[in-house]
Amino acid sequence: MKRLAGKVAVVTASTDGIGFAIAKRLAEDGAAVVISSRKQKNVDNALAELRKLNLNVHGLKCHVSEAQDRKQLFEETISKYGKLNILVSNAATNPAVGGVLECDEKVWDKIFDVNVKSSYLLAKEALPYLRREKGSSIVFVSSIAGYDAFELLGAYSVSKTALIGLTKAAAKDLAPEGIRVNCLAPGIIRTKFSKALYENEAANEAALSKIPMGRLGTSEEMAGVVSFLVSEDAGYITGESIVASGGMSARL
Ligand SMILES: NC(=O)c1ccc[n+]([C@@H]2O[C@H](COP(=O)([O-])OP(=O)(O)OC[C@H]3O[C@@H](n4cnc5c(N)ncnc54)[C@H](O)[C@@H]3O)[C@@H](O)[C@H]2O)c1
Repeated sequence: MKRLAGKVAVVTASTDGIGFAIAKRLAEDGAAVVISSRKQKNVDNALAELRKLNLNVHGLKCHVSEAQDRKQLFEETISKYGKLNILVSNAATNPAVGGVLECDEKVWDKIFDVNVKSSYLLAKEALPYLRREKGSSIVFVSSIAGYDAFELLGAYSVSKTALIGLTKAAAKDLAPEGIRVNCLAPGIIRTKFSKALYENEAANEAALSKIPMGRLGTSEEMAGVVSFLVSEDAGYITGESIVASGGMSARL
């Protein structure tokens, strides 16, 4: 039997990149998966691709900062699949580059709204459903930059540090109820998000020089970690952030 058979998962920002790979992997591992992103067209394309593989998926538009979109995300999950066992909060934004104290206040607010506040709200709003099921779990997607801020991603890095804290705090609160909360902290993964870090030779060389394994990570490798974290194989793991960075060092 597949290890996530009978489970229902919601993955945000899951029509591309790491989120798409997570949705695909959880579905391949037997879960019914609800995908979402800000644009209906992207949802439709991703659904078509996943359904071609005979995966059990549903999808809708969800801008994670919009209360009505989040409400609909969970209501549609319940009306389609009857329950929710797994939440993966993956959406993130980084509208500007620069050092943390150079960050414009509006940009700071946007980064914290999408990356941190929406993750907290998604978890809070998923809880009534997660509480109904045995062995439910939440995964937040942080970053290696949350451990050691990337100079040009100052505010973004701090938002990712906050997610490591959110993971620890929520895990403690929910442990007595048997709901696990963990975090994935990817290193540099080849997606649209990290394009600036590898699209030209100099940037690529600079990035690779920081990675002991000498290559960027793949979205599929990130998805494998998440699939483990939400499975019963990780049944005694909560409050942890798993760094998957090809050996880049991570210390808080
Ligand atoms: N690629 C990397 O090197 C890397 C490294 C560390 C962490 N991460 C994290 O991994 C996650 C996925 O990133 P990715 O690399 O796949 O890049 P990505 O750009 O494909 O993923 C980010 C997604 O979030 C979506 N998004 C942004 N604002 C949103 C909103 N308000 N509502 C809903 N969706 C929204 C974007 O449309 C995009 O699809 C992010 O949390 C990112 O911070 C990525």
